[in-house]
Amino acid sequence: MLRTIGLMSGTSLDGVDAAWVETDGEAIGRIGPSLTLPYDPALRADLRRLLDIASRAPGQDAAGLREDDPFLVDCVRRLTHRHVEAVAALGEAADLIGFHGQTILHRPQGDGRGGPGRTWQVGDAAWLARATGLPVAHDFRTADVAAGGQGAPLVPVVHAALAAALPKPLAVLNLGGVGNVTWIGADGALVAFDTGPANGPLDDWARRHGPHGYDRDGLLSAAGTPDAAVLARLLAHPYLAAPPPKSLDRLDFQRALQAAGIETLSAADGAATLVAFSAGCVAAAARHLPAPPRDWLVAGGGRRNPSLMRALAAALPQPVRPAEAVGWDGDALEAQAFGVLAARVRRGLPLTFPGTTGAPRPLPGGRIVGP
Ligand SMILES: Nc1ncnc2c1ncn2[C@@H]1O[C@H](COP(=O)(O)OP(=O)(O)OP(=O)(O)O)[C@@H](O)[C@H]1O
Ligand SMILES: CC(=O)N[C@H]1[C@@H]2OC[C@@H](O2)[C@@H](O)[C@@H]1O[C@H](C)C(=O)O
Repeated sequence: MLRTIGLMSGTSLDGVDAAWVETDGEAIGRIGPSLTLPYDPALRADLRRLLDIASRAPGQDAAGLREDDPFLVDCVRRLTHRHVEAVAALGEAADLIGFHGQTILHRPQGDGRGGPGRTWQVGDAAWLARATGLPVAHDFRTADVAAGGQGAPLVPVVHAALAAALPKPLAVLNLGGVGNVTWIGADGALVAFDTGPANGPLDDWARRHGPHGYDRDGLLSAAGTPDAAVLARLLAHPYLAAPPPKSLDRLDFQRALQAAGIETLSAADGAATLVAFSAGCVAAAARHLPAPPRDWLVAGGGRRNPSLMRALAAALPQPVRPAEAVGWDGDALEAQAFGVLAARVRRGLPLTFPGTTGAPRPLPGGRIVGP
């Protein structure tokens, strides 16, 4: 087994999650410590701006944002530095790092005008390798998109490994900026895709309407009532009815939210509507699963939002429980997964599958850069 450190900086732009895991890429051995190093507010704001710039570029692809753009280069430097700090703060000996990087654009199907698909994670893997003295696995999504896959989600194969002894069928739900579900059948079959927005639009809303950058403990949303008309328009979005495979960019629903009239609502009603929408996306996702799961296990920051957990429990007929109910760490799960995926890269094992990203066949991916 390898001693790995997984590093994930998700679509919520809240910081770097780091986790230590012993694994051969298939089995998971000892699970070590984990931590989150938050981004400082300036870096968070600049990364958010980078997302906007990348998605506003001409032709709706990233052609307008060059790799050597000084603003991008500066963000990458600060982002990578934070990852170096996260590895140092963890303070654990390791053999290999799995470095996801920050997604600034995700358009696996291209720009809709015949341009190539692209998924873009930024971060300087070579610098991270030099600074830590460890080999770094990175660029986990490109090979899948090049082969016609969605490039996301990647974590399902790790969910399946962790859930080996749990009753099936099982659904694992990650509620980050974007939501994603992994369905694991009794025979090990995997179906996984992005459900829709989870906390992303709610964070943006809370940042503009309250003192915190998120709907802390669900208090803002709990003070409001979902607006039935806005909610109905949002739930009619074609993404929800589309069959998997499918995946999302963090900003994919921005225009739909405007068009549905979210801006006409009060702070509390808008937050309540966004919570109801995120839960409604999961209920819509459930209709695409091959069979009803026995259980929903919820990981990611959204499980800390009581309004969202209540809305999910109301929207789904099966029990909805935080990942901790089966002994997992719902905050560290994605970072742990990138340690396991790094070991899979090292061994040339597939990362993506027809049932997860729509890859044409089980597909290896990722690259390793030495120190
Ligand atoms: N106490 C809380 N109350 C309400 N919401 C919370 C709380 N704690 C965390 N969150 C939500 O969880 C989000 C962070 O979730 P997480 O760290 O899982 O996202 P991520 O890993 O960045 O995203 P992704 O999985 O999409 O890549 C925050 O932005 C916030 O919306
Ligand atoms: C392109 C990208 O970064 N996608 C993320 C995002 O955040 C949640 C969801 O959308 C998921 O598809 C994916 O992350 C997890 C780690 C995954 O690939 O499994």
